[in-house]
Order: sequence, then C-alpha cells, then structure tokens
Amino acid sequence: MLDHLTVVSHPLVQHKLTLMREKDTSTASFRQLLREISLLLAYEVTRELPMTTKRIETPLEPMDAPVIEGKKLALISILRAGNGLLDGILELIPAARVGFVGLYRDPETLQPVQYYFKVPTQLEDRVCIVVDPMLATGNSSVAAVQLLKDNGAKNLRFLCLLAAPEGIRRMQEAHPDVPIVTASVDSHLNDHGYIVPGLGDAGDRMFGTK
Ligand SMILES: O=P(O)(O)OC[C@H]1O[C@H](OP(=O)(O)OP(=O)(O)O)[C@H](O)[C@@H]1O
Ligand SMILES: O=c1cc[nH]c(=O)[nH]1
Ligand SMILES: [Mg+2]
Repeated sequence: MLDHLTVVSHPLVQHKLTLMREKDTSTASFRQLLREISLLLAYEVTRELPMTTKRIETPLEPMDAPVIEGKKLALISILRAGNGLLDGILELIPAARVGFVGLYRDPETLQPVQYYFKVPTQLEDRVCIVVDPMLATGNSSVAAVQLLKDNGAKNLRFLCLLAAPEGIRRMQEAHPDVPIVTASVDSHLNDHGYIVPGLGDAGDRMFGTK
C-alpha cells in the first residue's frame, strides 16, 4: 500500500514544476511541462499496484513473468484541469479505462458544483487513480472521491501536482483510505482559496482562458 502522503522529490519533477510556477511561462510550455511531469508522477502513483505472473515463452524458454493483476485501471479526471494530467498518464497506461467528474469551484463559496459524471463500469474491481493538478481546500477532490465511492469504487488513489496543507487535511479526514501523491505541499491558501505560492489557476494556464 502507498503511504498516506507521497511527495515526489525527484529532481526532474521539481525542475519542471519550477518552470510551471513561473508566471511568464507560456500556455504551450505549461501544457508541455504538465504532460512531461505527469509521466513521472504516473510512475510514482502506480507503485505497489497488485502484481501477479503470467506464463510466457521468451525465445529461449518459458517463464512466469510479472504483470499487473486484475481488471484494467480506471483513471478518473476531475474536469477540466485534470485532463492535463490524464493525457500524459494515458501515454504510459494506454489500456486504462477513463472516467470524468465535471466539477468547478464556485469562486464565492469555494464549494464544488457538479456538471458531468461518466465513469467506467465495475469500479469496485478496479484500482481508481483520480487526477487533478490542484488540491486546494480539498472540497473538489473530497466530493469527486465520494461520488466514485457511491458508484462502487473501493481502491482509490489521488494524484495532484500541488497540494495545500488544508486540502491534505480535509482529504485525510474525509477519505483516510485514499493515498495522496503530489509533487509539492505548498505553504497555505490565500483568502480566495488559491494555493500559495502555487502556480495560479491551473485550468486557465493550461487552456489559455485568462
Ligand atoms: O481543492 P479545491 O479548493 O476544491 O480546488 C481545487 C479545484 O479547483 C480547480 O478547478 P476549477 O474549479 O478551477 O475548475 P477547472 O478545472 O474547470 O478550471 C482545480 O483543478 C481543482 O479541481
Ligand atoms: O491555487 C489554485 C486553487 C484552485 N485551483 C487552481 O487552479 N489553483
Ligand atoms: Mg477543477
């Protein structure tokens, strides 16, 4: 089982994250960096997946070779910023099943508003990796994980790029069974619920909407 909280301190991840944080980084570079970082984070979040063996024949002899056990993974993207992480991870795990939870954060109340939900069948038999670059108050991720549990998911992990201490606490209180993997735990949230120092609004920076 993964630790409750894993901070990925690998130099490549940290270097790319610094470039993403810089306010003058272009939309194109931001998107490219997120794609690259997501490959490295995918490596960490898939650590300790249940394994089994499969009988194969190499050109020399038969062997029992390791393969991931069970049904195909489910990758669940919290729209819309989650798609920035999803794209890279899908390159690494192209056979994964994919689900979407559409949530936006009301800027006044900081509560998530749901507008879409579509997930793979048989979630109860799959490892579900929920992806969203930002864990701020935790309201969005707590709600998304609850929706997935209500639809049968039992084995979940949450992958983000940046987390605030407030969001980690909230997730761990609401869903102590869900390990969190992140590239950084930042200092705090500001009065508008933004992660400080953070990188700004991930969705806007990724899609160039501001
Ligand atoms: O932890 P929280 O306080 O809930 O904040 C984090 C959420 O806010 C951002 O999404 P946003 O609502 O901006 O929507 P977007 O992805 O469509 O830009 C982010 O991608 C998370 O989903
Ligand atoms: O800092 C933050 C907080 C929520 N959503 C973002 O995109 N950035
Ligand atoms: Mg969002």
